[in-house]
Amino acid sequence: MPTYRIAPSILSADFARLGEEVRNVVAAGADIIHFDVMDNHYVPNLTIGPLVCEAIRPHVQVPIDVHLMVKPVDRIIPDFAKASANIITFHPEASEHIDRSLQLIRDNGCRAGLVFNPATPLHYLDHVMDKLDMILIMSVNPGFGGQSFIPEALKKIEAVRKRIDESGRDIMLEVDGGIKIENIAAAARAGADTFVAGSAIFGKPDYKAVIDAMRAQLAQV
Ligand SMILES: O=C(CO)[C@@H](O)[C@H](O)COP(=O)(O)O
Repeated sequence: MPTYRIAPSILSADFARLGEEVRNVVAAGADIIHFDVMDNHYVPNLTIGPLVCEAIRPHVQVPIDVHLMVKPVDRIIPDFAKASANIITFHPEASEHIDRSLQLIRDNGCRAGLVFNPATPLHYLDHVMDKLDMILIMSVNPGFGGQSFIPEALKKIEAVRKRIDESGRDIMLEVDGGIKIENIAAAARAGADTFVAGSAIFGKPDYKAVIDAMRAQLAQV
């Protein structure tokens, strides 16, 4: 069985109690904290920045996975690295120089990844596989939590899984958007190994019950 990771998106957490929320979700079994950064420019929403990343760091030991929905990307990368991010991903169409942005993330001591919106073609992977530690497939259009999973994303996950296997590299394949207990196994069967879930976890009173139910689904894949 592949190593499966559950990455709750704090976009759906109670921001007024964020430290407690991240502690609780890690205690409930989260492997990664997914941290959504939106700039009201690349996406029509505005969320949180490096200061909040730094503030939650003392509360959790697990990796913090920063998903940059910002344009441009480069000038904020060192700030998130200093704020103790472990993984930083960005959208290829938001960077002028994709190879340079990936290298900048690694030079700042973080693992690097690219994010693909539902309509973003995979050709952006062509010349940078050796610089990737994560590929994130969006199964909703970015900007908001609580949207419905777009089934077409499964084909894209399959195509990326093939590319990763052919590359022989150890690259995490993450899926994000509308992931629930009911569809997590389908995403895993398509080839995903890391699952972002916001409203499915933070929208319920018992985080452990949801994460356990997701793991039970994954155990049957
Ligand atoms: O990046 C995003 C949205 O842009 C996601 O991380 C969402 O926050 C996931 O939320 P759910 O779809 O799981 O509620």
